[in-house]
Amino acid sequence: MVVNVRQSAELVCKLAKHVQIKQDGIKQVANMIVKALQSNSYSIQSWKQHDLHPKDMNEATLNWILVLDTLNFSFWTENPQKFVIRYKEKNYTGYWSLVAAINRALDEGIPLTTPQFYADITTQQFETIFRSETDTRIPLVEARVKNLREVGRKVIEKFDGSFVNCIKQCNQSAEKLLESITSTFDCFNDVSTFHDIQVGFYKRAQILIADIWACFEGQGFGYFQDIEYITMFADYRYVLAFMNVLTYSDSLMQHLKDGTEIKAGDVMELEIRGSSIWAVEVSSQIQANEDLRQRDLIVNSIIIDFYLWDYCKEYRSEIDVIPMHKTRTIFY
Ligand SMILES: Nc1nc2c(c(CN[C@H]3C=C[C@H](O)[C@@H]3O)cn2[C@@H]2O[C@H](COP(=O)(O)O)[C@@H](O)[C@H]2O)c(=O)[nH]1
Repeated sequence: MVVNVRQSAELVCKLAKHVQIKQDGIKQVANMIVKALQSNSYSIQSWKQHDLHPKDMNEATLNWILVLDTLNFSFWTENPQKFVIRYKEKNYTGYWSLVAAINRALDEGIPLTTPQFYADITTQQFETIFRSETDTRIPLVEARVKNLREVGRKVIEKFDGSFVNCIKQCNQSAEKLLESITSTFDCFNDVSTFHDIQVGFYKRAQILIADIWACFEGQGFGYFQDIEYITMFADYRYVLAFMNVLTYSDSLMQHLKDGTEIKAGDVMELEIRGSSIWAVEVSSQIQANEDLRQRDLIVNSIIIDFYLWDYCKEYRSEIDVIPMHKTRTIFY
């Protein structure tokens, strides 16, 4: 049974003690996004404009995106030395190190995106694929191998060896695909308990659907008649705090400044994740202004999230004044 993400986010926001939403910050973000969309500097096509993202809208790319989002979590390292992937004479860290490692493996003839391969991937094969330029390994190696094996085996068992069958069975409904992914693959089932109530954020399941939608530009395998069902992806995008959309309590801010780990499922973690989703939802409601609709510019929580993530990358040095929370988890 899938927990409704919006209801989870609204509930967390209502009961939150450590994180508050600021209306003026919401308006600022809304205006920023409207300007970016109106000037055509941001759109659904932005996903494919990243050098390392695949461009072909075919089944091989679907398989690529499934492996990407099976592993798309927790790149931050305890020590200052980062995990680095070198690919085509360039070094990559964070999310881009994952993308580079997948592309490098395929270039080296390793069928990393084929379920029959990664269903039985060994830790040693994984370590070779994700070998780093530094002495720092990618975090959570064992969990990543476990995720790949689970997803590979279930794609073989339940979808006749091909993820495209999972998508076809959902009849172009994002809600159904979210239900199918989170009920089939345990490693995507991102749920927690907040004041004894179950809440679901499903970050990687939602970004999996969003990456497919964006890469296929809302067509073919990427066509979903209810894509607005997908919310922003709840992780540690502290850009919302930087933009004064969210404010943190003194005790939470002290935690962040000390860099002390916040356990997955801790009330502070859930308040950051849930309030982030709700803030973007409120912002997207402002978005739906007439001008954008008349120019049929697509404005939904996915576009807002992607825009904020890319913005965060571009202005990382300024934004890092707000330390991100350190939660070690396979969910983001
Ligand atoms: N909320 C949200 N989280 C996102 C992304 C993406 C990449 N999306 C790309 C695809 C289309 C867009 O145009 C983006 O270019 C990665 N992440 C998360 O960030 C973390 C890695 O961070 P760092 O270590 O700093 O690279 C890690 O938890 C990862 O799961 C996003 O879009 N939204």
